[in-house]
Amino acid sequence: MKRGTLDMFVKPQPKKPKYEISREKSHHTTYPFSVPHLPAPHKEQLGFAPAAESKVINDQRDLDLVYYQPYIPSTIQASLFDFLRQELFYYRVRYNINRGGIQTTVSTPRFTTVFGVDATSHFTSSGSLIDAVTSSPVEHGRYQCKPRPLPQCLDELRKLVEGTTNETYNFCLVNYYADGNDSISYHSDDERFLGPNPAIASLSLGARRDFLLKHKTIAPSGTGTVPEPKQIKLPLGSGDMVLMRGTTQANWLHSIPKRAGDEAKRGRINITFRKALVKRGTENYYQYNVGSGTVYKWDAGLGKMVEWTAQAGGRIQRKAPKNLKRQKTYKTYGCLVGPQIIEEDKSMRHSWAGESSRDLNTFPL
Ligand SMILES: O=C(O)CCC(=O)C(=O)O
Ligand SMILES: [Fe+2]
Repeated sequence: MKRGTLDMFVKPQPKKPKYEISREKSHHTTYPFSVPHLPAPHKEQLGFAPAAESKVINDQRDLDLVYYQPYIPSTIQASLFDFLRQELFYYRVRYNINRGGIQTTVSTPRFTTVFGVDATSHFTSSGSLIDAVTSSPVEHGRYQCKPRPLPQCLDELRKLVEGTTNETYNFCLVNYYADGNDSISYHSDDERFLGPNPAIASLSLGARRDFLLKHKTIAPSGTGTVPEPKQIKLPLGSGDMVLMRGTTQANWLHSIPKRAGDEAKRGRINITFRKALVKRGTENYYQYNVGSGTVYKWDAGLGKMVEWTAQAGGRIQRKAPKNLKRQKTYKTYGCLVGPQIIEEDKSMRHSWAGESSRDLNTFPL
């Protein structure tokens, strides 16, 4: 038996990607590595989107959803998921807040990445930023963060979704939920930098996960005619798209709760397209979806996200995910305080950024 053949039984073999990698790539100075263009069959099959007729869900107070089940054709759902998980760079953002006088590290319970810039600026085709009004180069210091243009693969999806929804978008946020322990808690995307009644298009790929919606304020009962808004559960499957529009963000909260079981272990990608009007939106999105942290890339052989560094030309790997050591709890004013590493509740971002004053709902790790 040849040596190579024996190795095949001993070493874990990287799974062959279910797509042809394009030789053309999107490059930008802000990208840790370049991103291949959408494989030709994906581009061709996207021509058949939406793959199903949409259903409007507006039978409850202030709610206006358009649900495509699915939007992405079934022929490419799995390989588009594989492609985006494999070829994009992701982050596991942690940030510090002062919570009741205590410095607290907040940990985002999912992988994230973001591309785009608010409506005051544009990217040229060569990737430089110009002012949206004057077309002159954006002045040094307009942004603290480094905005990144959408790579071609996400820009193709943006154009497609714009055509379907009759809206325009300048941001693409990507979430990767590695397993059922990854989640996003109840929040609404109602930041002022999105303007009133923002339209947000949300695509799902990979594992089926429940998308829950509940009204922000429950109307006083016993008033008679108007029925109480009920909680909604959409079991989002691979390829589905939900457009949230109108007064939805102003009045409803949404979440992807944690889940037990094997389905969630397959991993899920969520892509949202939004339009930020002012530079505050750009700062906010990069702060919370890229941060200053480590780059992660999918390792097909290991079947998980691993830390990535340029020096290694690929990956470095740690024995276990870098868990911040939980700081010791201690006593202040005679009572026990802590732990001081908490899992993110998205409403924290708003209150910290001065965008909203909704209550915090935190989950100790
Ligand atoms: O993963 C999802 O379906 C929802 C993501 C979301 O609500 C967000 O990124 O604001
Ligand atoms: Fe959201």
